[in-house]
Amino acid sequence: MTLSAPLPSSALSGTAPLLEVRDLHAYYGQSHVLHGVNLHVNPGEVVSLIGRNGAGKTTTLKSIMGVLRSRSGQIRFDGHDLTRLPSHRVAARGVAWVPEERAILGSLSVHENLELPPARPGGWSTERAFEAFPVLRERGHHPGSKLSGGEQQMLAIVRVLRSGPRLLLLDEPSEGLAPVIVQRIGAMLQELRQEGLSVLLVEQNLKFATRLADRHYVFVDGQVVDEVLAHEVESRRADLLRYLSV
Ligand SMILES: Nc1ncnc2c1ncn2[C@@H]1O[C@H](COP(=O)(O)OP(=O)(O)OP(=O)(O)O)[C@@H](O)[C@H]1O
Repeated sequence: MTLSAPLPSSALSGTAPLLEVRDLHAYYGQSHVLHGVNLHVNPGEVVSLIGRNGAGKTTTLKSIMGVLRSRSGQIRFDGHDLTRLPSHRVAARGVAWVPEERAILGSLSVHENLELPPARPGGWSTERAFEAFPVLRERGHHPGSKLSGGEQQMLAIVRVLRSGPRLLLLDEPSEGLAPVIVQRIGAMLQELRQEGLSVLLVEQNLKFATRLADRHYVFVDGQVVDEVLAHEVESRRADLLRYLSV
């Protein structure tokens, strides 16, 4: 293996990363927006991508998921090369994506959203979803489009958990939500982490990201320019705020 970028911390600790992204470049038509992104997620880790609007965080998630196919570099997941796979095959390997726009079926009820298609073996059942978010049980017969933003986010997350993923890609899960809902979603992600799920999270809400994540990658202009560990957040808060300020 040739390594032009610094060795990831996982290589130093001897843990094989679950996800490893090397020298990722991505394009929208002629527009080159990711310029050699390197990052990794270890098994059971929650990792955040932070940075200003337009820095390339969402594009990184889309590239990993195979939704954006115009990309080069290497994306390895659980020892398999995902780089050239379409999104449905990335999903079949155990990666799930909750986009910023919360992909739920607006005309179908909460129940139908949780039952179509049926959960895979090892994935979350409807009952489990209702235990995690009892409000979804109360709203069971309401169409997805009539739910509040927080309820839609909960539904979007539990919908993708029905496939039993090992890595969850979450794009701005706290955006536009009331603090109490943000707290509930954070608590659920903590529970999922304890069960061994890994999470790669794009987040503008620094408070939410720093409460949850083990590590943070800072994006500037389509590149990772810094990595901040959870225990460094306090001492590096001024740097983090500077990276995020406009
Ligand atoms: N569909 C698209 N077509 C063309 N350019 C795009 C498209 N989506 C994003 N871009 C551009 O790619 C760059 C990276 O955008 P991206 O959405 O990945 O940033 P981000 O860090 O997630 O920020 P945000 O929070 O604003 O989504 C930006 O310059 C953006 O304008």
